[in-house]
Amino acid sequence: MKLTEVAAAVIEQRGADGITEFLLGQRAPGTFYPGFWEFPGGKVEAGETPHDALVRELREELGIEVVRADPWLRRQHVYEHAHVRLNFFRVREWHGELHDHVHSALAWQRADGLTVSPMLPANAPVLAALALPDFYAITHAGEIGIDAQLLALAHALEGGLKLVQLREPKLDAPRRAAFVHAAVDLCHQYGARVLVNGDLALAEAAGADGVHLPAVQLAAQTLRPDLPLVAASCHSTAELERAAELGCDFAVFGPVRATATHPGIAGIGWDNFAAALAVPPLPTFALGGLSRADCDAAQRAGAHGIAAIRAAWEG
Ligand SMILES: Nc1nc2c([nH]c(=O)n2[C@H]2C[C@H](O)[C@@H](COP(=O)(O)OP(=O)(O)OP(=O)(O)O)O2)c(=O)[nH]1
Repeated sequence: MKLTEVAAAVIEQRGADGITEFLLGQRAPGTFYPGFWEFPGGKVEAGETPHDALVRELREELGIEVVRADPWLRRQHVYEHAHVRLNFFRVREWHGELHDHVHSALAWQRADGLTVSPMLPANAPVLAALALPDFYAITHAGEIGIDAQLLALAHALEGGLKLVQLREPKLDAPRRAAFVHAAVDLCHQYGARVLVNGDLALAEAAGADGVHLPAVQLAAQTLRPDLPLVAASCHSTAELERAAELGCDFAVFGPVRATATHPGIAGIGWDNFAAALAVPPLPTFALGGLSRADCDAAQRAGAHGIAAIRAAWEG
């Protein structure tokens, strides 16, 4: 079956209470999957890039002008009638008034609770990706000490941290296990999700939400570990593809800048980062000498958000 390229838009606005909402449209009668909800967009025409198609479709379908559309996520799906590759963009800035020409209805929705259904079958993982926060904090108790790390973790959770990786190569096995159990409990008290680096058995024993695979483990893994969240560390386009094939929920990619974690390794910079990601095959956090202030640059380059060790525990 021929591969059909599609551009799809996560069009965003701030809700009254400051929470980001995105727009869904209901497919009209007479189209395929009528009544199902989708992200506005459509097929990429000959000679267009996915970004060109996105700008054109939103102008034609909704009467709005795209100001900023960041590449975010690429997914393939095989329907009865077509094999589609969906190129999702986050439309973070746009202007004009919505005048819908193609859908039966439009609805502003939130990632933490959809009020419309059903969604097009290809879109369930996309909604899960939208529910990921834009900051992924990574622990280093092996450097600062277990007590100091648990204190910093509690402080960050108090401040709203929602996604954490416990990465402790420098702790011996008993101390690592003790730290992981304590940190998982703490994260869960605050409703944050927590992944354990490299150790599926420990992740399961401690009741963590997932496992984070270092690149060597990603290469060796033949099946997706059976936990709600699986993430992977990637350093090349091939590794990102591998992570997507394995069914990982998200990846981290870097280092963007030189970092104390990997002395002597130069950062790749935002241009190379953007070129490697293009529209990435899974949500990807930029990593390597970054702080929250870099989130905007990362998202313009195709990242879902930022991952950080040191910057996560400052202040
Ligand atoms: N726009 C959009 N299409 C999606 C989503 N999810 C999903 O599987 N698709 C699929 C459905 C279709 O097979 C394809 C989009 O094709 P379409 O028929 O809506 O495209 P189009 O607006 O260019 O319409 P046309 O040329 O057929 O008139 O992508 C989504 O969230 N948004």
